[in-house]
Amino acid sequence: MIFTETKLKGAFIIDLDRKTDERGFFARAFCQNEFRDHGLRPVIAQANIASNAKKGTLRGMHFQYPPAAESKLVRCTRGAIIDIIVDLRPESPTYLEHVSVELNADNMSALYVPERFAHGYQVLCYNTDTSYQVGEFYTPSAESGLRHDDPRLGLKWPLPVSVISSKDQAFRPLYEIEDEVKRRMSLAMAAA
Ligand SMILES: Cc1cn([C@H]2C[C@H](O)[C@@H](COP(=O)(O)OP(=O)(O)O[C@H]3O[C@@H](C)C(=O)[C@@H](O)[C@H]3O)O2)c(=O)[nH]c1=O
Repeated sequence: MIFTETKLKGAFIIDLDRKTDERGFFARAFCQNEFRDHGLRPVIAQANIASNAKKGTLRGMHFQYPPAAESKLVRCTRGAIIDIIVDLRPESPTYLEHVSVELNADNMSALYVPERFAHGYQVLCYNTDTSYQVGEFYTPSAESGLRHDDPRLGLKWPLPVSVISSKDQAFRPLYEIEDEVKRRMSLAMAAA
């Protein structure tokens, strides 16, 4: 696996190290040892699949608060997405900065999202599937989100939004929830 750290410390693009032969290729998609070697938590509590029928569909920007904060290893297995992550670690020099990456079924790249990040994506083609492993169990009481169109975040989505859930549309702007985000995402809360 080929690990490339993004400008957000601990967030990595992970590419396949393809061993090709006349049949095609073989590549590791996850390895506990390689994750540990790069300082990543090699824990998988859930493996999830999401299927999206329409181009322009947007899911995000989601996170769970500690102690249920999740790491995510996100891949696009059919079609293509723009995947965006936002650093919500209050002590981080890149707090509220984001990274945007195209993941598609041809590049088979994955994005490793550390804990205490918000995550979302927009679908670039019809019939696009994502597959992602999560380091913590789904905990509805700990889940929250940021608005995909929050002016404070300045996220650039490539397409008009065609489909978005009512839950995602109802997220409040950061200026209303930032005190809570900073308190509940603090290192002290993450370590507790
Ligand atoms: C995330 C999740 C949802 N669900 C249920 C709740 C609901 O009935 C249905 C759909 O849930 P959602 O609308 O939250 O699904 P979705 O909007 O696809 O949520 C996902 O979005 C991306 C961007 C992420 O980062 C993921 O971690 C996850 O939050 O599935 C589970 O049972 N387990 C899970 O782990």
